[in-house]
Order: sequence, then C-alpha cells, then structure tokens
Amino acid sequence: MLAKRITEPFKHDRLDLSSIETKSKKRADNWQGTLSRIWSYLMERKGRLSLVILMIVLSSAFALLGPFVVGMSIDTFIVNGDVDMLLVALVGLGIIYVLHSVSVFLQHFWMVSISQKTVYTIRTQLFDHLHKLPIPFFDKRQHGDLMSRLTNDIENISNTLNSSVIQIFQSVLTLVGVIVVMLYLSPLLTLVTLTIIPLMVIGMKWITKRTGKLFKAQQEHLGDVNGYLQETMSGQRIIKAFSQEDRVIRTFEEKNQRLRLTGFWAQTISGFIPKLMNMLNNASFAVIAGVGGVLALNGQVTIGVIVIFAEYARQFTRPLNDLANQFNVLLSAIAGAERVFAIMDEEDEFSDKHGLDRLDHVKGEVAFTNVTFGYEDETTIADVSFRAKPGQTLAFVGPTGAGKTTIISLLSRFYDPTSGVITVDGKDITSVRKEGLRRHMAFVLQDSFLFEGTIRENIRYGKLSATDEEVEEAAKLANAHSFISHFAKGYDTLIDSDGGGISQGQKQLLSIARALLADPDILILDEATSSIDTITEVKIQQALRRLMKDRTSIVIAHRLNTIREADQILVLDKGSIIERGNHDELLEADGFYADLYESQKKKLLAT
Ligand SMILES: Nc1ncnc2c1ncn2[C@@H]1O[C@H](COP(=O)(O)OP(=O)(O)OP(=O)(O)O)[C@@H](O)[C@H]1O
Repeated sequence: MLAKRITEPFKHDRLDLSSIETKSKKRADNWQGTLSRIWSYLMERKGRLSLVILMIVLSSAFALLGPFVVGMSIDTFIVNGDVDMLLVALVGLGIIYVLHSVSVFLQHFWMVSISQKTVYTIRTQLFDHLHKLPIPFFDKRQHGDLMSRLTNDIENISNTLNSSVIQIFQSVLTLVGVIVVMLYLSPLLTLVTLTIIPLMVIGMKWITKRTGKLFKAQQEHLGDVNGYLQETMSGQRIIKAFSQEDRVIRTFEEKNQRLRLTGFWAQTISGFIPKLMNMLNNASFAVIAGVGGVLALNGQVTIGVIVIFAEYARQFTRPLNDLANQFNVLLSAIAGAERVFAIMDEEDEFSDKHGLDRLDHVKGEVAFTNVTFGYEDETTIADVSFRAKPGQTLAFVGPTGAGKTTIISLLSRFYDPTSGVITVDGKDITSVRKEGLRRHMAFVLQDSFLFEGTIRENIRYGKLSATDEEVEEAAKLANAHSFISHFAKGYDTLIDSDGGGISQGQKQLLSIARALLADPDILILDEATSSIDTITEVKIQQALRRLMKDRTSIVIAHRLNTIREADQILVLDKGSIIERGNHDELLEADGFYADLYESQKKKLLAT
C-alpha cells in the first residue's frame, strides 16, 4: 500500500512532466535573452545596484576574514601566550562580524527596493500593454492564465531578485575567495578539501534533476488550481442553478490532490539537500582534521591553519548548496519572466499609428462593400454590402450565430475583414487610427458591463470630463434618474463589477445613460435578449429612441418591435444578407422576416 502511494505520484508526474520538458527545452533557447532583459530593468537603477554589489563584496570579504583572524590568533597569540594581543584580536573579530551583519542588512535592504521597483515597472507595463492588445489575442487565451502571469509570475521575479541574485553573487565570490586563501595557506590541504566537490556535485545533480521537474509540475498544478478557483468563483450562480456543487468540489479535490502530491515530493526530495550537505560537511571535517593533523605533526601546517580550513570547509559547502538551490529558483523565475515578456512582445493594436488618419470629424455614414470575414478558416461573413446614411437606423436580425455581432466587431475594428472594404464617411477604416475611429462610437451591449465603483463613475465612463450635472442630465434622458434617486446614496451608490444589487433592466438604463453622455456619431446597439418587466421595457424603448435620434445607429435587434421604424432592416443568415428593406416592405415580401415577426407576435399574444 505504502509502495503504491509512493510510486503513484511519480507515475502521474512522468505523464505531466513530458510537456514541461518540451517547454523547458524551448525556454533554454532564449533564457539568455530573458536574463539580459531583466538585467536591463536592473540597470535602470544603476546607483543602488552598485551599492548592493559593493555590500556583497564587503560581506563576503568579512566572512572570509573572520576565520582567518581566529586561525592567526591561535598560531601567534595563543601559542605565545600573548593575552593582550588576543583580546585585541577578539575585539577586531567582533568588529568584523558587526560589519559583516551591517553589510548583509544593507545589501538586502537595497536589493528589496530595486526588486520592488523593478516588478512595479514590469507589472505596470504589462497591465498597460494588455489593454492595448487586440481582441483576437484575448480570444486565444484563458483569463486565468493571464491573471497568473500578472500575479504569480511577476511575484516570482521579485522573490528571485530579492534572494537568489544576491545569493548567487555571494556564493561565487565566497567560493573563489575561500579557494584563493586556502591555496595560499596550504596547497596540499586545499587539494584534500576539494576532493569533496565531485561527491557534492553528483549528489546535487541527482537531487536537483528530480526536484527541478517536480517544482515545475508544482507550478503548473498551482496555476491549474488557481484557474479553476477563479472559474468557479465567477460561475457561482450557474454552478448553484444546475446543482453542480458536488461535481465542482470533486474536480477541485482531484486538482488539489495533484498539487499536494507534487508539492509533497518536491519538498521531500529537496529536503535531502541539507542532510546530504551536512553529511559531506562532517566527512570533510574529519578528513581535514586527519590529514591536517598528520601535516601538523610533520610541521607542514600550524594548528591555526587547520582551524581556518575546518571553518572554510563549512563556508565552502554552503555556497555550493546555495548555488544549486538558487539555480532552480532562478530557472523557474526565468520561465515566469519569459511568460511575462511574451505578452509584452505581442503587437498592440495601436502600433499602426503612424501616418494614419485621426478621423477628427464624422457625419456618420457607414458602408460595407463586399465584406468577407472568418475567425479561423470558416467564412463567418460572406460578401456583405450595405450603406447607412448619416442619422439613419440600420437593423440586423437573424438566427443565432448568423454573424450579427461579427458585423459590429468588424465595424469597430476588433477584427479586420479578409476581403472587401468598410468605410466611415467614405474613408476606409483600415486607414484610420483605431482609437480615432472608436472615439466616434458608443456601444450599448447585451451584457451591460458595469465596473466596480459608484453609479456616477459608471455613467461618467462615457465621457470622463462630464460634470455631475451632465451625468444627471444623461441619466434623466435614459429614464434612470428615478431609480437612482431611490437608492439611499443616489448617484454615489456603490456597485460591484457583477452589478450586484442592480437589476438587468436598470443595468441597461445605466448603459444607455453612459452612451447618451458619450454623444457618439455612430451608435452600436446590441439589444439585450433578457426579458424585462413591461414598465422597464417601455422606459428602455423610450430611452433608446432618444439615444438613436439624429445619429447613425447600427442595431442588432432581438425584439422586432424595437426596429419597426428602422430605415433599413437586414436579415442575416449564415453570414449572408438574405433579405433587406424596411418593416413594411419585409412584411410584404413574406419571407424570413415576416415569419419571425408573426411568430414573435403570437408569442406576445400568448403571454
Ligand atoms: N471570437 C470568435 N472566434 C471564433 N468564432 C467565433 C468568435 N465569435 C463568434 N464566432 C462564431 O462566428 C459565428 C457568428 O457569430 P456571431 O456572434 O457574430 O453571431 P450572432 O448572429 O451575433 O449570434 P447571437 O444572436 O447568438 O449573438 C458563430 O458561428 C460563432 O460561433
């Protein structure tokens, strides 16, 4: 039973680790590039970095000096019985160790400040860049993964800069220093002491080979657990509505179990390192004492030198140990940094700025000419052409998946057509800056997204410079003022990002107010499908009419009542326009639209 439990995690790890190994091979190709990029961030704080390096050199020198003073004191003052000088040496030793502590404290203090500033810069740059990335980038990625890059991976860089970088520098310096001083004191005893190195390297290699993979697996499983946690938190309503709590808990249990097992083995095996080092340390101490003793009897070394060697041997194994440990940490931080830089290297959607039209003034004419588009290989929009004159309302209807939302995504340049041309006021929109184009548009979308903040801030999102009076004016026009006034804190009522405490209808009214405040030249309206009580529905329809008045409006309609007055209705099916005309013309044509209208009318009468 125990054997099964011990081998199981490895069976499982072997499966998982293959993918991690392939990834790490790819990483190896560009880890130098990643390191030099991290270095360039550090170089922005050259002054502090120089101080840290100075402190590392000083603390390493003090660490070497201590045992040297002890050894020399034994040979000169103790052997000769010079008590006064011995006291002086002891005071000197005290000062050396105090200075050592001060330099260690300062190097840590300055390095923490460098690393915090570095990750602050990286986090800010990453967040800024994420907001400039085009929609297709987000289509391809899990939100949990992006969150993990913004949090875990960056945190990893910070931790590594704090501890590993210093330790690696210090370890190398101490190693070199110890070997130089040992060679100076006794080349023969140095050789004997160094025989311990191959044993150490073999042991370390054996352990780190296993722990390296396990730590990576642990990181991946942690990402998996975090992703699942996030997904289940945001999907709470659906989970409860479909009574999926048990299944969700079981799945989490499996993921959590995998994390526990890899964590357990990673910690257990890496825990062998100090034990192994301790054992080799004791062995080297015995060898130094034995060989040193013989050499001392022959008068080749003094007792003081043996004491220095014994102490150095201890200092010698520690940096080797640290190097091996920190190397793993460093590799995992590099892997994290690569994931962060990979996002920063994604081309943002505003990189096409140069030489493009700013589109300052717009009348609002929108035209599609033979536009074809597909998200992947399949064609989603096929040869679509239409024209909306300034101020006109153009409505799209059609079955789900027909491509209505895709049309507005193309008009907003979230995607560009495969062929054909989209123009605003006769200008091809691919020759216009994206932000210049979107500045003229306002969106009222199905899932009226509200941000965490007050109602006032949420409406003001449409025009950040709006005064409180303008915000209230827009809310009044949107029929939102009366329900807002009923809240105890009115416009200062706090809402969370899920819109908790606010009904669907109220959310729609707030997003209409937001669009009214933006006062766009082109309005894009994706009508909500959710059914709303009749009074709110009347309020929404009235507010929408006000919003659409005198501006070009592209409407995706689900309730045909909304678009009876539209100048043009386009019926879309499988990406193609199959009917077009106004409400009366389409009823007369007695086609798809007429059928849809009749069926909606019957449904309304039945309820
Ligand atoms: N980001 C995307 N990546 C790949 N395919 C997509 C993407 N968005 C939509 N599609 C696909 O494109 C087709 C058209 O989708 P679209 O959302 O435009 O339809 P719609 O008419 O707006 O549907 P609905 O009325 O349900 O909102 C669908 O088959 C859909 O699966």
